[in-house]
Amino acid sequence: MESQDESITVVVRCRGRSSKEVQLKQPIIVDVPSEFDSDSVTRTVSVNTSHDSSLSSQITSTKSYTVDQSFGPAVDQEMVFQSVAEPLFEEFIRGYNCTIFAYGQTGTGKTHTMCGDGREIEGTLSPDAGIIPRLLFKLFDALNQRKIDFVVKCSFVELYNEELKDLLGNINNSKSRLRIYEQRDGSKPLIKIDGLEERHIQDAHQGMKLLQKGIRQRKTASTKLNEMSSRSHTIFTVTLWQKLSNDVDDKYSVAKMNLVDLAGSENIHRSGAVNVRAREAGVINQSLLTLGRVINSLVDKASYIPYRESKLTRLLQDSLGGKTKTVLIANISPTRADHHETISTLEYAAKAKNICNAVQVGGFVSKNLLLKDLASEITRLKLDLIATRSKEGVFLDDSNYNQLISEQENLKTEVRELQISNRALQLKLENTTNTLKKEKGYHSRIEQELTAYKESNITIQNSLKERNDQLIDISLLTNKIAQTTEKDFKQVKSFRELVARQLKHRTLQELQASLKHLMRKNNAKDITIDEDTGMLRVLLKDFESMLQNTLLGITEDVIEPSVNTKATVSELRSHLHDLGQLLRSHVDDNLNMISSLEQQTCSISRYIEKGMFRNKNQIVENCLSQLKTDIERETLKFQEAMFSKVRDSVSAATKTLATSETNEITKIYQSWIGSTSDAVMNRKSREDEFRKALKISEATTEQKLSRIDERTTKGAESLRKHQKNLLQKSYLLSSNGPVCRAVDQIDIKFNTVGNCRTHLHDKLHSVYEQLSQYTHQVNQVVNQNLNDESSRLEVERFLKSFKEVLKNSGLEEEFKMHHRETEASVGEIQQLSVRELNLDQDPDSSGSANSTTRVQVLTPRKNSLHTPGVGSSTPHGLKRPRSSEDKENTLLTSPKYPRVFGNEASLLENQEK
Ligand SMILES: Nc1ncnc2c1ncn2[C@@H]1O[C@H](COP(=O)(O)OP(=O)(O)OP(=O)(O)O)[C@@H](O)[C@H]1O
Repeated sequence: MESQDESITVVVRCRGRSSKEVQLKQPIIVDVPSEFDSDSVTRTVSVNTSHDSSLSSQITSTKSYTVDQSFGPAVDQEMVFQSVAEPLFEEFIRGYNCTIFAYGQTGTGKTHTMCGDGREIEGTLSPDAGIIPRLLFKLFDALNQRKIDFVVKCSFVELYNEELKDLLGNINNSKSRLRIYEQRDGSKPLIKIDGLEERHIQDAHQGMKLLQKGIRQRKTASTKLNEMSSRSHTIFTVTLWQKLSNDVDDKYSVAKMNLVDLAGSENIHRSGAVNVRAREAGVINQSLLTLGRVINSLVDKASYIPYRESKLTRLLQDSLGGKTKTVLIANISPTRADHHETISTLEYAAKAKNICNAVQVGGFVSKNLLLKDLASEITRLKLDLIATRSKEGVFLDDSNYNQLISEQENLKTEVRELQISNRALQLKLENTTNTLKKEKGYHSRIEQELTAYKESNITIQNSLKERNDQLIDISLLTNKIAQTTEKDFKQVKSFRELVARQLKHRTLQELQASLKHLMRKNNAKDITIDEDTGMLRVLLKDFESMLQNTLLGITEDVIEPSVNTKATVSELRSHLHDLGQLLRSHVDDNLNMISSLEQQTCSISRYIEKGMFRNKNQIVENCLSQLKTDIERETLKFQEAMFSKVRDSVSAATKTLATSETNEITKIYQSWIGSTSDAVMNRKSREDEFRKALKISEATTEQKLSRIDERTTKGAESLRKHQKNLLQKSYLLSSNGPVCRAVDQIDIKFNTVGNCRTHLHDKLHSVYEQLSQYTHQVNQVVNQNLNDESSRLEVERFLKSFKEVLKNSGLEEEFKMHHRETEASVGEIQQLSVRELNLDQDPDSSGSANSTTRVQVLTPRKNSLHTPGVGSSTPHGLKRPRSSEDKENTLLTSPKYPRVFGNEASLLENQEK
């Protein structure tokens, strides 16, 4: 078979910015001329890596790559298919082995380009369908048109973590492990996969089903760079057997179309891959590196091409540097964030363009061989049938059963997922209902607020109307005042004229009188008329000027206030006019606001009715707040205007008041100054008085002081006298003094009195003894003859005789005499003490009593002189004899006892009292 060298076709497809990239405002740095933009054969894709916008740096930092075809974001799936796949498809139909493989960074659109949307919409392709679905449809269309015998088979293999898996077989079946082997076909080996199931399809729909099945079983995962990132390389192969036309031997050409979707090269850090994903990414990157090396070796035409270093390169061996017609689609991202990966992809693509394949048509098989192949498939299917029949109730072979089970599992998972999402939706619904309820409440509150606002607006309107009416009243009143003032003015004018007329009249009268007077004078004094006329003129002039002055004064007095009143009235009018306008505009504004409020309320109600209130709350709030601020602002304006008016009038009034007040204050101040000067004068006179009083008091104090001095000297003298007296008394009291001698004499007298008393006592004792004898005798007699009259008489007789005895004894006289003696001696003692001690004659009776020491000699007490028989009596009225105790008492009170001085003496005196 003839072969021809043919370079790999390199196509660049640049996707548009993803929504995430748009959100992040990632700048576009790739410039891709689209296939449909110009007619040039080759395309130059340029990447600008500069951050600088200057022209020089733009030029230096721009990298350009030449490729065969390029497609920008605007190019859709169909265009890509038409430009890239259709030409190759033609070759495929012609019997060439073909390969289309998508290469590039993760998330750049490889799967989108190769598979796209693999679903059928009512038996037709989706607009987003990629190359594989479109090719399936195209193939059957073409084959059906050509009306030749053909057989189409499909296989779908996955290379995941360097493991091959049949995506159309039972993926869980470990027996169905695939193995790569080489089939020698001439010089170049043919790479085959042992165990890979090829499914016979009769139309595109069957092919689509197989594709969908394979996609479902493919390993995908979500990464930071792609929501559904393919974690494996896949090869969807369509094998076409066609009966060669005009061939008598019933030969069939065999061609393969390999549609390769490579896993994306990935920056693990950026894709956020960890654990399993990171391992996957590692293996992916490894196989892609090997692919790069194979490309490099092929470009460099190296003797050794490292196909065997990875399963990917082994599988693509025939496509890269083999007999296959190959198209490489390099998918790139347009943004700056991916510029490293983009450049790397473009560099590989540019290199791959230099790879040259020795393309040649695929092999041929005889009809028999094909029949054999088909027969073996039929046998397999029959076996399935037999297996199905041999098992009760199961009508499927293992793989179909497993497929069903896995589908069922899938469905179960989907059901579970749907249940979860249903639950989430229910929760959302609940939340939404709650929010709706809240919003309803909020809405009713807002409605209430609105009605409140309406009401307040009505009140404001009413008050404004009231004020307007008041203002109208005021303006009417002002007009009236003005009219009255004008009337007054007219009256004043007429009065002035009247006065003027009267004055003229009076002047004429006076003139006539003066003329008469002058005539009389003239007659009398013979004065010339001319002179008189001149005098008269002068007089007249004087009078006229006087009259004018008076009139002027009157007019000024009358006109000035009326002019002022007029001015005030006109000012008041203009004020009122302004106020009226202000009020009117305020009322208009308020009316406008109210109408807008009503409109807004209507629109809010409409929103609520439509159930669109949900997102309008904010608007309503804003409207309300706007309204609030409007009303507040207008009210403020109005208030300010009113305030300024009031302030002006108040300031004017204040000015007048201030002048009058200032005058009053000045008067008060002057009167105050007068009163203050009076007060000052008063104070001075008071000060003088005070000074006088002070002088007087000083004089009195001096007098008092001199008197005190006098008294002090006098006191000192009396003290000296008293001292002298005391000295004298101490002399008297001393052992050699007269007092002591007197005391000795008194002592002697006391002794005499004592002796008398002892004598008397003895006598009394003897009498008492005699009496007791008698008494004893009488008692005896009484006891013996108690009832005897004679005894009683005898007792009486005894008593009589005893009385006589007593009388005869002279005891009574003796006692009396003795008493007199005692009395006399006491008197003597007293006299002696008075005479000798001068007790009652104080030398300085005017002196202080405290300063005089009273000296007193203890006088014997009359009662303390115990007379025997006087202090006590016997039960029968008889005197008892003196006891030893009485004797002691007598001794105690005897004058022998010490002389007592000073305070002690006065103490004793007090006791005596
Ligand atoms: N040209 C394009 N037009 C519209 N959408 C696109 C295009 N290219 C890619 N996309 C979208 O970008 C996302 C990623 O694309 P895709 O999965 O095909 O990338 P990938 O290169 O296969 O990534 P990975 O290597 O991770 O599998 C998808 O949602 C896809 O629909």
